[in-house]
Amino acid sequence: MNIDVVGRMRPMTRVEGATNLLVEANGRVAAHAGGPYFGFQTLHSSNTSTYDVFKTSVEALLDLYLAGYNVCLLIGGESGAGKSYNMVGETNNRPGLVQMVLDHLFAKLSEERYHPQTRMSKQDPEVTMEMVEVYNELVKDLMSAPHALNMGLLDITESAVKGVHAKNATTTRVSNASMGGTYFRNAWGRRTEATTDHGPASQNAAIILHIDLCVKVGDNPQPYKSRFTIVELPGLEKLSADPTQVQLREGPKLSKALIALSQVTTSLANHPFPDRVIHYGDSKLTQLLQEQLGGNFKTRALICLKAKTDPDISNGVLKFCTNLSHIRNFPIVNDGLAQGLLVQKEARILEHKQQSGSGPVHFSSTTAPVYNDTGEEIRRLQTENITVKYDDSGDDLRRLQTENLVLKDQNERLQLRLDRLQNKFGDIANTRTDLSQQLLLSEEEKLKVSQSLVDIQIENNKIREEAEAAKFELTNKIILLENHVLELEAERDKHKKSATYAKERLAEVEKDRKDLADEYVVLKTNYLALTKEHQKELARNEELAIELLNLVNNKAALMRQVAILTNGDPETSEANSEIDRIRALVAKNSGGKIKAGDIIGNQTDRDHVEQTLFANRKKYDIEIERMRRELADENKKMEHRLTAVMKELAENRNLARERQQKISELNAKLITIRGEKESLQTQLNRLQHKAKDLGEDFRARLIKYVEDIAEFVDKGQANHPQNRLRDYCDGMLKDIRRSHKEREAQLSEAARGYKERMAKTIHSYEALLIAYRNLRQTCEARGFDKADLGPDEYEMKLSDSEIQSAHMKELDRVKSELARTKNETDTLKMRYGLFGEDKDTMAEITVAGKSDIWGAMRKQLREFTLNTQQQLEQERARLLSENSVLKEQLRESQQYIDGHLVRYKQEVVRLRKMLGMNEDGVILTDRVGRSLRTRRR
Ligand SMILES: Nc1ncnc2c1ncn2[C@@H]1O[C@H](COP(=O)(O)OP(=O)(O)OP(=O)(O)O)[C@@H](O)[C@H]1O
Repeated sequence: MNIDVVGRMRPMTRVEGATNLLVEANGRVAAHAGGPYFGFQTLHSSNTSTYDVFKTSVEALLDLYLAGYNVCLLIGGESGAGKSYNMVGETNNRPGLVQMVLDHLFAKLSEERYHPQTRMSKQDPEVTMEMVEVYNELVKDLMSAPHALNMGLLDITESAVKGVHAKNATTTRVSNASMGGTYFRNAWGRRTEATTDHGPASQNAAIILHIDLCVKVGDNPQPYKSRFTIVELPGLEKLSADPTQVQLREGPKLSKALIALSQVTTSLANHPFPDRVIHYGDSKLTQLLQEQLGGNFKTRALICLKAKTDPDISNGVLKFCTNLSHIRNFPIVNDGLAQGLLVQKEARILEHKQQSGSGPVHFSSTTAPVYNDTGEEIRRLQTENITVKYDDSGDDLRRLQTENLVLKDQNERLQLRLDRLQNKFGDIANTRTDLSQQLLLSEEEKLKVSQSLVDIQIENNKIREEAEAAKFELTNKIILLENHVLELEAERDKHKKSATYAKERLAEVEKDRKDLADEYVVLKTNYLALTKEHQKELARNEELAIELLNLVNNKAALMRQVAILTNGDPETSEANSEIDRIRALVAKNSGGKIKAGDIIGNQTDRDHVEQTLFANRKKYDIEIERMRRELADENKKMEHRLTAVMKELAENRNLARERQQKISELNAKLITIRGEKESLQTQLNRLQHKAKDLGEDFRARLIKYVEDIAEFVDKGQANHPQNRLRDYCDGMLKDIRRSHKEREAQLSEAARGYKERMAKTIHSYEALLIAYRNLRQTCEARGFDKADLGPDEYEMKLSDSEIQSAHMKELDRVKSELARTKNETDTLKMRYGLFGEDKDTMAEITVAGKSDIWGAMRKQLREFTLNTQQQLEQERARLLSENSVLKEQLRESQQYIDGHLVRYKQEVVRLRKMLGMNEDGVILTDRVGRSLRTRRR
C-alpha cells in the first residue's frame, strides 16, 4: 500500500502577491512551466477549511486506526506553508487536525458499534499519548516538564515489543478528547523556542505525536493495539540545496534529520519490494519513523504548499512528494496474533544484532562522554594487562614495562597535542569557510534587501499613482458639484427674490382689500343713513301731499263756490284742471309708496360699481394665481433638480467612500511595507554588524594563530633565517588586511548605496503622505464624514526618531504657515460674508450677479490655499530628504574618520614600538641608558 500524498494550498498573504505555482484542476502541480509535475491524490484549495481536510483526507485513516491498523499522518512543506496551522490550528474556533482526530476518536469510541464493517463491539478502550521533538539530533520529551538533570532529553533504544523508540518517553493516559487536547497543547508549548543564525528551531525540528489505542475487540482474548502517529516534519525548503553545502554552512547536525529523511525516502521509493534493506540509522528522526516509512503503517502525507515561493524550493518539495508516493508500506491489522508474530521476529533480529555486536542500538544524547569513557576503559585494560605481566616477569621486565608505559604516556600526550593542533587548524579552516559563507550569505541577503526595497519603491509609486488618480477624479467631481451647488444657490436666490416680490404684491393687495372694505363700510353706513333720511323725507312728502291735496280740494271747493256764485260752470272751471294736475302730481310723487329697500340701481349701474370697486382685486387675484402656479412649477423643478443633485451627491459620497476604502487599503499596504522595510533594515544592520564582528574576530584569531604557527616553526627553523616563516606570514597578513580593507570599502559602499535608496524611499513615502493629506483635506473640505476618511496621516509617520524630530519641526513650521493662511482666508471670508450661516441673509440682500462672483472668489481662495499648502509640503519633503541625506553622509564620514583614526593610532603606536618608543613617543632606554632601538639594531 503506497503512501498517499495529498496537498493543501495556503491562502496567499497580501505581501506575497500573485501565485507562481502551476496548478491544474486535476491536482497536478509544477513549480514552473515545463517543469516536472506532481499529481496530488487530492489537492485542497486555499479556501478549504481544516475540517474539510479532516473529512476528506484524515477521517478514513481514523477508521482504519479503529479497525486495528497503525496509521500515520505526515505533515510536511516548506517553512511558513502552514504545517503548524494544520496540526494545531489557530484558536479554539479553528482547531487543528490533532484536536479533530481526538474528538472523532472519542466520539466513535463512545458509540455502541464503532466499526460498522466488522460489527464488533468495543471493550475497555485505553488511549495513551506520547509526544517528542527531534531537533539538532536531540530527542526531547514534550509530554512532561523538563527534568533538571537531563533537560527532558531522551536516548533512542530498540526493543522487541516497541521497536525503535525514545527511551523512557512519558506516556499519558487520556480519557476524553478535551483532556487529550489540553495535554497536546501543553506539550506543544514545550517545543524548543531557540532561534539560531539559521532560523528558528521550529523550522528545523520535527514533532512526533503517538496516540496509542489498546482495545479488546469482540471475543479476541488479546487486545488490538494500534497507533496513530502524527508527524510535523522539519521545513522542506533545504531539500533543494546541496546537503554538503547545507551541513558546511549550518554544522553537521542541524539539518541531518532532513537530509537523512530525503535519503531514506529516495531509497524506499527505489526499492518497493519487501526484502529491501534500508539504512535508517543516519538520523534520529528516520530511526524513530522507520515503521511509518516503509513498515507496518498506513501512511498519508499532507503537504502544505505556498502559492508563491522560490521555484527551486517547490521543485525540491515536489520531488520529495514523488518519492513519498512511491514508497510502499505493509500495514496489517494488529490483533493479538500479528503482534505476537512481529515481536517474535523483532526479538530474533535483535538477538542476531547482539551476536554480531551491532545492537541493540543505543544512542546517547551526548557523545563526548562516550569518547572519554572509551579512553578510560582502554587505559584500565592496559593497566590490568601490565599488572598481570608485572606479576609474571622479573625486575628488568618490570623496568622495561614501566619505561614503556612512560613512553606510551608521553606518546599519547604528544598525540593529544597533535590532535588539538590539528583540531585548531580544522577549526580555523572551518571558521574561514563559515565566514566566507556567511559573508556570501550576507551579500545575498543584502541583494534580497535591495530587491525588496526596489519592490517597495515600485509599490510606493503604484500607490502614489493610484492616490493621485483618485485625487484627480475626486477633485473633478468636487469642482463639478461645487459648480452645481453654485448654480442651485443662484436659482434659489432668484426664487427667493420672486417670492419676496410676490409677498410685497400680496401685501399691497391685502392693503387695497382692507381699504376697499373700509370704504364699503363707510358707504354702507352712509347709505343706511341716507335711506333713513329718505324715508323721513318720504313721510314728510306724503304729509305735504295730503296737505297739498287738502289745500287743492279746499281751493277747488272754494273755486266751485266762486263759480256758482259767479254763475259759471263749476265742472269746467280752471280750478278743476288745476286740481287734477295737483292730484296727478301728488299721485305721481306718493301714489307708488316707494320703500328704501326698493331703491336699487340697475344691472349696468351695478356692474359699473363692481367694476370700479373690485376690478383691482380681480386683477390681483389673477396675478396671484399666476404667480402661485409659477412658484409651484419652479418648486417642482427645484425639487427635481435637488433630487438629482442629492442622488449625484450620494453617488459621489459612495465613490468617495470607495476611494476611501481603497486609500485605507493602501494605508494598510503602506504600513505593512513600512514594517517590512524596518525589519529589513534591522536585518541588514544585524547582518552588517555580524559580518563586521565575525571579520574582526576572524582577523584577530587568524593573526593569533598565524603568529603562533610562525613562532612554532621559527623555533624549529632557527638555523635557516632566510626561510623565516614569520616574514612569509607577515606578507600573508598584509595581503589579508588589504583584502579586508577592500571588502570593508565595498561593504560600506554598498551600505551607502542602500542608505541612499532608503533616503529616496523615505522621500517618496513623504510625497505619498502629502498626496494622501491633500486628498484627505479635499474630502474634509467637501464635508465627508471623518470616520470615512481612514486613519489620520499622522498615524502613518515614520518612527525613526531622527527623521521624526526633523519632521516634527518642519511640520510645526508648516502648520503655523497653514494656520496663518487659514486665518487670512477666514478674514477674507468674513469680510465678504462667505461663511455658511451668513450666506442666506447675504444672498437676500445681494444682487443676482454677486453670488457668481463670490463663488469664483471662494474657489480661487480654496485653490490658492491648497496650492500654497501643497507647495509648502513639497518644499518641506524636499528639505527633509536633503536633511536626512546630509545627516547620513555626516554620520558615515564620522564613522569613517572614527574607524580610521583608531586604526591610524594603532599603526602609529605599532611603529613607535618598532622604533623603541612608548605610546607617547618617548624613547625607551635600558638600564645602561642605551636606547632600546639601538640595542635592538
Ligand atoms: N490554511 C490556512 N489558512 C489560513 N492561514 C494559514 C493557513 N495555513 C497557514 N496559515 C498561516 O500561515 C502562517 C504560517 O503558518 P505555519 O506557522 O503553520 O507554518 P509552518 O509551516 O508551521 O512554519 P514553520 O515551519 O516556520 O513553523 C501562519 O500565520 C498561519 O496562520
